[in-house]
Amino acid sequence: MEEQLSTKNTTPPVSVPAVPSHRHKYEFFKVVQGYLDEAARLIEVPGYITTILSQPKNEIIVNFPVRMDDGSIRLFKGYRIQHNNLLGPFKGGIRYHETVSLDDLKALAAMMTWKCALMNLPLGGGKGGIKFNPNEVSRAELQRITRRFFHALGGNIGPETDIPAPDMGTDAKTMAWAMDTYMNTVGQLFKQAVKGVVTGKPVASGGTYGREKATGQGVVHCITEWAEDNDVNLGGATLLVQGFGNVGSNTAVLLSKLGASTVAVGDHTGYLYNPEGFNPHKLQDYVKKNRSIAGYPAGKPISREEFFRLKADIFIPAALENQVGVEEAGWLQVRLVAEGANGPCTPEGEKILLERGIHILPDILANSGGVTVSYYEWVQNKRSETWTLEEVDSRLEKAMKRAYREVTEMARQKKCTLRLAAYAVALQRLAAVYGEREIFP
Ligand SMILES: NC(=O)C1=CN([C@@H]2O[C@H](COP(=O)(O)OP(=O)(O)OC[C@H]3O[C@@H](n4cnc5c(N)ncnc54)[C@H](O)[C@@H]3O)[C@@H](O)[C@H]2O)C=CC1
Ligand SMILES: O=C(O)CCC(=O)C(=O)O
Repeated sequence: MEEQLSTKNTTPPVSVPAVPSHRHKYEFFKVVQGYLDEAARLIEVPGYITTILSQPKNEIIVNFPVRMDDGSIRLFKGYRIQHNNLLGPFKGGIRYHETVSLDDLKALAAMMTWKCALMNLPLGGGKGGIKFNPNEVSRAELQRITRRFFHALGGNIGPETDIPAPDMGTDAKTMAWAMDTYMNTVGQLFKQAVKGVVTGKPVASGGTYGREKATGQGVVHCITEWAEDNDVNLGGATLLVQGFGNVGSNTAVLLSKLGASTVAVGDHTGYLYNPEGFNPHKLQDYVKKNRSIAGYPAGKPISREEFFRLKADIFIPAALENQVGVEEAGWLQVRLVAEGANGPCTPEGEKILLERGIHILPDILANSGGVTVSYYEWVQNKRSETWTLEEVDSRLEKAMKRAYREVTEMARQKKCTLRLAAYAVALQRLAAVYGEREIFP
């Protein structure tokens, strides 16, 4: 196993570019809207619905000052995009990353609207974030940035208004600081303890069992269903995992329990290969301690291109959007791309993958386990209940399998890709509600 590998990893702990430098600027929001328009044509929804959904309801931008450890004051720009709340309060994660932009967050917020509708949750879509590199600040600075951000957002969020959660660069601890800040500002005005203002909290602070692994668990349920449909045995299957944070590491750990083996991993510091298979538990612990895979001894450093060219059964993108363009789609030698990340395949990349017979489990289906368990957390907070891990797991499994079946059935009926089918199922739900409300009689 991996311990026998003696290759010393010499990857320096510096950031690698998210995509090759020759790649054109990626207009993520346009791409996501393109999928919606195609799905709307497929199921023939009235034009006013796509008009409403073509822009977010609210785009909140806050600039806020934070004192850094060296005494200087740095100004940060934070966003909260509230895309749609037809089905319920805006819902979606908070991203801390140096690439955060208004356009990307609009795309990610819209995707939350489709994701919640697809999963039949009484929630809408939102997303927020701050453009900075969380790996370059101290823990104390991270806490001050988070508290200042949530103070600035003030009453724009709330348990019945807009409910943030973790996304890239944020975690349960971030949500504990966010909840505490909200309780001591807005909550204080109403004398209310408002745990449900955020989800993905630590369990002791009102979080739910099962949220931390929920997104990975949902990815695994989808892969299991796909494997059954396609006569693939996951025992002995090989995996490439890009991004070894919450989603990537939990997916790898859970798939290892089914006998699958992670042979290559990558993150913002570089890529590692181990033909014998990594021990995903050990690598997960290492990343939690060291904030990256850099320096992990049981793997050979390889380039980004070498990573994408490796032969394996399943590729799990679990980092950023725009990772599988035309080039990477030509390089990949896998049977399945299971999108743990939001938007990892470009439309051009997707076309090539499908032409080459590579299947894709689309993001709004594959990674919807996270928001689904966030919904369970919110319900528990509302009812002052604590569900067992078994109860959360069993509800999630049923929800993921139902969604997978609905999407594959729609794809069969409409003879379309799974991505368009997922958008179509979501849009059908939203269109039904707009129709019932007769807002434009
Ligand atoms: N956390 C959640 O519950 C959910 C997350 N997602 C999506 O999954 C993806 C990953 O999110 P998390 O695991 O939560 O984030 P995370 O912050 O826990 O991990 C992110 C991983 O991506 C890597 N990464 C960052 N920049 C990179 C680059 N340039 N090249 C290669 N790797 C890079 C990081 O090093 C890290 O390993 C994001 O697209 C997020 O929107 C989707 C649904 C829910
Ligand atoms: O759990 C949530 O509310 C948000 C998860 C999220 O940001 C996502 O699905 O992309």
